[in-house]
Amino acid sequence: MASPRKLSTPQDYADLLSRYDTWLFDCDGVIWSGDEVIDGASKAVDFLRGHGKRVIFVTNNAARSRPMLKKKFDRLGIAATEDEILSSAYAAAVYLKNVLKFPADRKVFVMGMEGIEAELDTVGIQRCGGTHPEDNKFLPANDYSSLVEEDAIDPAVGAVLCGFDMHLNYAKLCKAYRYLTREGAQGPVLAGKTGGGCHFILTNDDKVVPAMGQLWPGSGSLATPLIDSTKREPIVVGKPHAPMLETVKSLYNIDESRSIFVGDNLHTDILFAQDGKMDSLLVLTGVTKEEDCETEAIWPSFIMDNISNIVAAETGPSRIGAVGVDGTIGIHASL
Ligand SMILES: O=C(O)[C@H](O)[C@H](O)COP(=O)(O)O
Ligand SMILES: [Mg+2]
Repeated sequence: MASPRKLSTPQDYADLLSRYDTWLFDCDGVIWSGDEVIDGASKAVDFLRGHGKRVIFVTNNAARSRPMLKKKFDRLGIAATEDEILSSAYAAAVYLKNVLKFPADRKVFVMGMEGIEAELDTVGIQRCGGTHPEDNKFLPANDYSSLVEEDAIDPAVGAVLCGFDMHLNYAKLCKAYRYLTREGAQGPVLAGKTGGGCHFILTNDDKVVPAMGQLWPGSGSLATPLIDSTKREPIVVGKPHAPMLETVKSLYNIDESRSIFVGDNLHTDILFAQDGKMDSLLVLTGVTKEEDCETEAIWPSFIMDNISNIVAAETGPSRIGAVGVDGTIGIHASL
């Protein structure tokens, strides 16, 4: 497998700039790390927009809804409109609504926070769990009694949706386990019925999440207790999986041959680009180190240290192709 081109000169950046019209950006590890903007990211986005490029943001992070993400972009000084932002929380809500045709009289039990709840509300899907105070209490040690009370389990639930959840607790896990393992749980989810089928969906399965310059357990790691205990394989929506790709393509109608995906994670962003038949640019400001490409045998099209390098395309010495005295085509530094 050809190793990816490490871009390092103004000409490299200029070539990249001229080659793609649509730039799709991952967020965590590319534009920001947790709540800290990555140096030069804002300038890079402005630079691309200034060159007439289309910019789209595609994040696996389900902690925030698109309106909440728009506020984060604004706060961090990154130019973005809400409809340029796609998160795994929104993609999961769209998937439930449009692909699974989730019945209006059924509910989703949320293992996550406000971002997922808000996006389910946006598409008109009923929900429970999540940040509901009743589901955010620690159980008394060795005491399951509250979990076997009449109203502990809602028979209208027809899906468990797991995402990034900083308020994960054993009670929520127990309820989700009940829904996913009840009789008929792997059967269809029907309107006008209760109990029976229950979808098992993850917004994304990232193992780690970058924040404050360090790595922390990500959504994929948080779902492991349910995957292991229920022995069920969830549908995963986020990058690199098909539901997120289908959502990107249906929402943004992109020309893959003129589009590039910029990400920091080989297993989500770069594989996502490959499955989407797009070129990819790995930046080294997030979870992946350059040597990981070799060990993981996942090869981006290009590698760059930081997305901010792209602005050098304009300001760096332009090189002039010239025919040398001996007739060879030479490259000469600008005069
Ligand atoms: O654990 C998570 O949710 C993810 O690691 C994280 O949020 C990834 O976000 P992205 O890099 O796709 O913007
Ligand atoms: Mg990332």
